[in-house]
Amino acid sequence: RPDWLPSFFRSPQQPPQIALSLEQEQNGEEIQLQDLPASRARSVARGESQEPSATTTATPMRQQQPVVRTTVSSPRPPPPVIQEETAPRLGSPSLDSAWDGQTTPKASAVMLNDLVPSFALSAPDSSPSNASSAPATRPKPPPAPHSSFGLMAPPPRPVRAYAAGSSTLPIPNRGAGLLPNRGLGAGLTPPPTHSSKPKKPSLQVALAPGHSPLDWARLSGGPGADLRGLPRDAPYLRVTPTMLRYYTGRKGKDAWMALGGRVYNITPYIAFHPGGEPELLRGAGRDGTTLFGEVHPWVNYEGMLAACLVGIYVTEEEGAAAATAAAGCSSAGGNGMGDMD
Ligand code: HEM
Repeated sequence: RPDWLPSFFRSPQQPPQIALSLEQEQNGEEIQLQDLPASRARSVARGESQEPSATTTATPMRQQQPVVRTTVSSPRPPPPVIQEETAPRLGSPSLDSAWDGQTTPKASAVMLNDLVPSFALSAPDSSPSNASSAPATRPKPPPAPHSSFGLMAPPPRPVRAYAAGSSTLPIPNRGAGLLPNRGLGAGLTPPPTHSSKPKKPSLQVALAPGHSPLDWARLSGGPGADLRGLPRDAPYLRVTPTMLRYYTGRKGKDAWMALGGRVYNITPYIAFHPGGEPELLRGAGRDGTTLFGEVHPWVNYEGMLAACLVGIYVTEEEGAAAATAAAGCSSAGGNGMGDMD
């Protein structure tokens, strides 16, 4: 560059390290360029240094086979050492053949002292092999509180809003934050809309002690349980609507109910019915299939009332025909009650 060029066109960097390194190179050592950008180091090695001092002293090791080993030192410890090569390393057997035609510099990590290159917060080793690349006078920083390679400190524990076992729940937004206090449940719950169905109030009644659903299951679930209110050896009956109407559960009579074509004596179940006695007796003395399905179609009445099965629900005609047939057989032992053979 001519001298008449303004000074700001010149490179601001001064090359004391370069001069020193080039002297070493003249002594047969490889060029060590410290604390210089890699691009500048490359140009110096090619003999294109922009500094007069470097130009006069720089001598490439081999013609067209410059070897530049640039050691980049980080201002903060530890300095990861990056070796940038524009040619195969010294001593490589394929030095000449591998370099032919290659212009792209290759960068690779170099391990010093057989250490795995890593980024740690501890001071670098000041052994002689490291002295050229690591500043030995740099003060050792204090160890990290959770010093481990690559590990970060764990996040802080969440602050407990209320003590474990306490019966009082925290009230959100109380006295803090920009949002108004909307009370409990205001967090992530969506606001109530007009499209949501209002919940039906439960019509269940309080059952007397010893009359829970579990008690009923115990009472009626045994293998030989018989809650029909009929003689033990009585057969299943054909029950007509006229017969059924008699058993209303009132005035001391039993309560029978037709459900799904079968007739059950629901009298023992009255005290166990979660909906209460009056509700249950609405279906007594008649076919309660529709009513039952309107209130609780999910209830398994067949299983719950198996011990209460009286017989099948038949029409008047079927019942009359059965009664006639039974009367014809009465001399042969029939009881004339419309029982099933
Ligand atoms: C057909 C006449 C009946 C009527 C009108 C009736 C009515 C009711 C009502 C109003 C409830 C309360 C529902 C609620 O929690 O809001 C109820 C519950 C219940 N009923 Fe009935 N009931 C009848 C027959 C029966 C029968 C024959 C059985 C037994 C096989 C039975 C078993 C139950 C059970 C297990 C519950 C509790 C249901 C639940 O918690 O989900 N009901 N009943």
